[in-house]
Amino acid sequence: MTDEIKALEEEIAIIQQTLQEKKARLQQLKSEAPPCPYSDILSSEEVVRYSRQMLMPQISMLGQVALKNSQVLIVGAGGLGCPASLYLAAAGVGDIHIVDYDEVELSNLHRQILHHEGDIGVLKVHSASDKLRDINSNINVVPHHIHASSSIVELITKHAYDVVLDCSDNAPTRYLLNDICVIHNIPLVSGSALQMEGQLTVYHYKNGPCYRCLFPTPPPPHTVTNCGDGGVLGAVAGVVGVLQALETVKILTEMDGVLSGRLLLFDGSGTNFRNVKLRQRVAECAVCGDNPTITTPIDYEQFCGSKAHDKVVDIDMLKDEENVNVQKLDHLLKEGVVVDVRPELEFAMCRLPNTVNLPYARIKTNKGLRELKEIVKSVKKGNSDGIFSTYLKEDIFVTVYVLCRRGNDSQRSVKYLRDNFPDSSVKFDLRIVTVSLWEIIKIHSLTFVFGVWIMCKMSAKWVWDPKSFFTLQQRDTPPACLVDSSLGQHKYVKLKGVKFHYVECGSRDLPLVLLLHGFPDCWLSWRHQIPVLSQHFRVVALDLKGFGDSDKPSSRKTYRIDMILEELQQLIISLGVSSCTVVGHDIGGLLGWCLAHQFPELVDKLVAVSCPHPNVYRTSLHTSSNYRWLNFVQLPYFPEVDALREDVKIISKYHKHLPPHDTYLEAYKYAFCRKEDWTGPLNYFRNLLFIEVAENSRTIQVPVVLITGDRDKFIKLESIVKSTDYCEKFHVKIVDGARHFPHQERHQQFNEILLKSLVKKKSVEDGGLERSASKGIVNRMFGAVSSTVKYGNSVLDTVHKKTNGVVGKTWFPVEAVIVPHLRRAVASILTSSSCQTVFNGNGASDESNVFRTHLEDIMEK
Ligand SMILES: Nc1ncnc2c1ncn2[C@@H]1O[C@H](COP(=O)(O)OP(=O)(O)OP(=O)(O)O)[C@@H](O)[C@H]1O
Ligand SMILES: [Zn+2]
Repeated sequence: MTDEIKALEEEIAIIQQTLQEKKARLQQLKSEAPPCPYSDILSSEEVVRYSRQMLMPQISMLGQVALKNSQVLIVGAGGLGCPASLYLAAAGVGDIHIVDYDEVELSNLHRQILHHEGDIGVLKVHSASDKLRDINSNINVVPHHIHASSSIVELITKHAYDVVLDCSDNAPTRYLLNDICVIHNIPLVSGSALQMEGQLTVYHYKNGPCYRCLFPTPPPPHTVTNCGDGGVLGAVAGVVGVLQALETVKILTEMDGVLSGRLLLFDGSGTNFRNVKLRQRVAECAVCGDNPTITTPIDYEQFCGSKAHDKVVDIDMLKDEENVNVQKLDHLLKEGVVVDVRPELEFAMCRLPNTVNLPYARIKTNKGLRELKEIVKSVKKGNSDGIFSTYLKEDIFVTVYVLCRRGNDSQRSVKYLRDNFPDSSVKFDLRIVTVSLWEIIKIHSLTFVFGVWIMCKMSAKWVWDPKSFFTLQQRDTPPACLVDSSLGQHKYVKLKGVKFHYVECGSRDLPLVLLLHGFPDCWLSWRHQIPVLSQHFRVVALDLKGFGDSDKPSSRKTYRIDMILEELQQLIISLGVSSCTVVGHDIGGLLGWCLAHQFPELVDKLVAVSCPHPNVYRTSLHTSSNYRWLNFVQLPYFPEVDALREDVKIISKYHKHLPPHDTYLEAYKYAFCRKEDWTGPLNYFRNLLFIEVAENSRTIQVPVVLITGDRDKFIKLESIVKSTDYCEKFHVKIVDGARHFPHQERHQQFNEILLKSLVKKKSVEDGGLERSASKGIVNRMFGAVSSTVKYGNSVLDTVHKKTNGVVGKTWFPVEAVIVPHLRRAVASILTSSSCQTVFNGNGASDESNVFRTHLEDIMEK
């Protein structure tokens, strides 16, 4: 059977060869024939053939003659070039030249409709020309098997092309065609298609902009996705190619309405067509400007930093010896952990046995490392006889091998993991690190100085006024508000031997909001929020370990951040959910930040109240009004005693917003009336000072809302703004007239902000941009500033400039800061809805933010 197949294939190849030769001869004879003196007049066969389009007043006899006398150049006989040339040939464009360097492959056939099964391996230009001639033998089709580089100049100089169609798929070719067309004054019809989307425009037509007017610099090469990687639906490329033919016919017949100075965006998933107005020709443009600097073609591959084809270039990031050979792979597939980093779709198409899929794109997210860890765990669990089976028990590193289609993404994955998690070879969870020994020494030496000083003050008071010093009222029964069920059900849960107390309210079917109080406080901190939040959420207000009715171990070690975070993780899981919104005040906020870094999959959204990011908190400590006290509490025993003096005066000091004999003040005093009530809370300060989030840890991807009072003397606004460096999406909200407890002091205003952030999802999840509430944005301090870290920094810079660096000490006019950003924000909403890719090539759409931002700029305001 195989012999017969082989024989038939050979026979067909010979026949095809003969056919090619005969066709070429025919073409040669035709082209050598003296030109018809009536070439601008149509034969009667042509009149019948084109009658249906000639009946249109826009075409008529004149238009058809114009088409017949036209010469067009189509660069690329692929997904766009095929449909475009097909319609141009059928419409009777007299001279069609096709340029392509490539051969037909099986994976081209679903969209490159001029190439058939028998054409595999044949040059695309020949396959396409043959079909075009079959469709219309009246026209002249000329194949050019060349790679369009600077050599194409010769072609363009030799022929008088009326229009050039850019049906290529890479940036260097786009710039090349643009420059040549401008230099030779030819309109350029440019299209692109990727996945379900397409784009189209006409450059350099009747004083319209050229490609360089819009994109003076090329996109970073790594941001360009091509069809070979991203995929494309044949019909989508077809839509764009056919539209390219339409624009060409319009130009050739001098119709109105040519798509110049406009960009057509086609979204196949919703079948939407949108036109975006582009900016006009730029007088400073390097090629079409008033004083052009580019007058002959340049080296476009060098200019773009990429090749003028979309064939995948093998990258070489790792050493050869780091590659695994087939024998080793065979062994690994039986014994090791082999992760396939190709996209899920490719993995579904075919895979090796015993491999697990974790796409490179996911490895790069902040959940990547965690997912990898899970994979390692699950693989090892199911492989208990394997040589690695004991590793996990001892928590030792397991070697993970990665593989992909071409060896590029696997190298990138390895490099990414090594660069971003240099210590992951030892342990996976290294996001939260402790600070250096020097820091510890520094804090402890200051502890000694401040400790002695405050103890002197204490003893002086004790000596002079022993009575007031030791007054501590007897508090035997807890105030009702602390124990009754008016705010919710009191519940207990025991995790890893520690009992936690919490108050729960709201339906269990609703999404969970976990409330973490600050210092010195307890679950009651959220008394004004629980009733409001529980209408929309299941609310759990926790007593942190060491506080209120939760267990109060005395050892400082039990308050280590990793332990606390793990307990919080357990708590969330024990509540029967996989993730929740975390709202944290003060130290509760610090825990919330750490939780979002350490267990990002657990946190849907973080609201940090009166609490900067832990790293900012640490660096701003020395300017904090609490600095001495923070040092003092590093001492053992004395801070606990000090806290009790003058009938727990410290409570009134912190809760200044409560009147002297307020029930809640009494409740707090009850909760903190024994020495052991202070050990736990103070231990947080004994440990939290020494934690820092590793700088190589990724920014927080979940939306973060930062709420702060404008009169908070512990937290400066500057710290809050700096904290935004650690978030991808954030929202900063200021509560007017509030100090350190905005949720209690101005609870109505606070609740409004909180509900708006949590219930009206749009506002934060869209990147912190409120579409309609522009008045609110402008009038509020930083409301809805930005969605990106870069943005946040630029806001800070602007703020610094506008206020001469006095942020945090005084207020400043906000409108000036917000308005320019707002315009860009609106533009980004506009572009993100249907223009996710930016015009850059057939299958070479660029998804980088740089370009997207650029698109905002080029759109006419
Ligand atoms: N500088 C150039 N000179 C000549 N032909 C080019 C040039 N740049 C691109 N092309 C051609 O343009 C066509 C673009 O086609 P398309 O993007 O549909 O896919 P492809 O490259 O054929 O296939 P795939 O991306 O699936 O491998 C290709 O046939 C390619 O050979
Ligand atoms: Zn230009």
